[in-house]
Amino acid sequence: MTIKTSNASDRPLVQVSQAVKTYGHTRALSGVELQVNAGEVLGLVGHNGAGKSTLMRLLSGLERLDNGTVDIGGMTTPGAFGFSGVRMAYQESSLAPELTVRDNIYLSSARWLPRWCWHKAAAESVVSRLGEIFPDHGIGPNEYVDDLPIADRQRVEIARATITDDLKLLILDEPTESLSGSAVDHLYNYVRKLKATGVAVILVSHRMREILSVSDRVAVMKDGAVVSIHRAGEVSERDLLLAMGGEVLVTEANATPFGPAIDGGRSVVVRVPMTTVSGEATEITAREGEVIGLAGIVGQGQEEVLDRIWHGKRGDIKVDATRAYVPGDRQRSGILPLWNVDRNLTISALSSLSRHGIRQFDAEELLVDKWVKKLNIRGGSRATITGLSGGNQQKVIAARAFASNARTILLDDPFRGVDVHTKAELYQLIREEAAKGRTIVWFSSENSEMQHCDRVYVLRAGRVAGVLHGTEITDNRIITMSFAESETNAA
Ligand SMILES: Nc1ncnc2c1ncn2[C@@H]1O[C@H](COP(=O)(O)OP(=O)(O)OP(=O)(O)O)[C@@H](O)[C@H]1O
Repeated sequence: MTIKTSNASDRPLVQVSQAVKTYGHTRALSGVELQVNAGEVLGLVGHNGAGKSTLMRLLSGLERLDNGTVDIGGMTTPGAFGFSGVRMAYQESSLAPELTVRDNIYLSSARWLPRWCWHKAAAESVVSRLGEIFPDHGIGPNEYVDDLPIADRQRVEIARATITDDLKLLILDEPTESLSGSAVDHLYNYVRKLKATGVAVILVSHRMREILSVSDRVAVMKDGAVVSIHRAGEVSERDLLLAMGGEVLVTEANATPFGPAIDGGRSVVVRVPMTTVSGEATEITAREGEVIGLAGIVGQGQEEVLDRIWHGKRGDIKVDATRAYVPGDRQRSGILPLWNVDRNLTISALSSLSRHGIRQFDAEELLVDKWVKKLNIRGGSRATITGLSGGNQQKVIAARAFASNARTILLDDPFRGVDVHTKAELYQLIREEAAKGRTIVWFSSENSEMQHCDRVYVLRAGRVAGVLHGTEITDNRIITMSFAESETNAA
């Protein structure tokens, strides 16, 4: 380990110069220049595969540079535990699923916990830190990580990263992709608190509004390099999107409009019996060619509705036709890690592409090429799926469903970590597929996404709190219905 010390107080805490990193033929970083100051929040944005996570893994000492230099607080080579004072909450949770929350904390933060009575110390530290960041968390230290919903795993991942005695730089890689409303606010309040104590924070996110609300400066990455740096107060979301590059510019004003009013004569292909919040019987229905949203705070029964539809004609549920499912939790139920992109993408379409039971390799290749191009999957069809960036993996999972011949597509918060430009293309794709007669049932934790639906059911405690149509579908209306105890506007 090489350690350089410096007394210069005006030196940046982090200085990255000419950083280059390649994986096989992929040049993930091609000469990155970046500085981060103590007590600063730096936002980092860029399209999927731009190199953000790779750069962050370098700063946390997980990866070594091929070329260039990194200097963090005078340290130029990471030691056995990475760079001193640098902690990272990872995009793909780093927690061991078979262990409890407490044991995970001990594994990660043992150096700062006593050796005796470590069970108690680890449990106390995580309960206290979770309480400090997310006051309403409700997570017990003895719960197994595998039993936690994705949002709670993310909370523990963030708390884990902050349990240390010498925090100088906290890296948050897409921390809010699975968190909802109040948890996001709580996290950013905590970030501001850290900043006030002189800790530097790097926040990687595709959510421009959040980035601008909490950062001092924003760095934009493109094709493995930092292409521009902006003062957060001097740029708009639009400026950042333009700096990231890409043809599609998305703002609320030009978001894809909801579809035309659906012909009541079209057949109902999904019918799920439900109860309203006031206890009356109701239904969630979807007709052929409709895009139906399931909204509300995360964990209010939206995934259970998707699960009931997925499992088909159980009890009194009606579901016509074939179905495909796009999970948002790609680590648990999305990617097939041993396979390349092409096999991950075609697996659901194989039988429809086969002729008399014989696989048609040409047709499979054409299908893969079409989707890799359409969704700009960086890495290409022959890459191993685990070698893709998180957002690109998520695109493959979405493409798998749309490439199948399923008539009903179930989306379970499917665009976590997908960049803004690709998201806009996916929204458009959803409308196009609906126009061809496919039915889409879509749960999203991002209320703004629900504006692309024809009709939205807002769920609370497993019940229908209200239904919104067309122009009624707004962030505010969804939030109001999610919380209002007396809302009776149910179907
Ligand atoms: N372990 C790896 N093996 C092979 N290629 C990799 C590996 N990790 C990253 N890459 C490649 O390096 C490039 C940059 O990936 P990286 O994960 O840094 O992007 P990102 O900007 O974080 O993207 P996202 O927004 O999707 O998370 C991508 O083309 C990716 O496929």
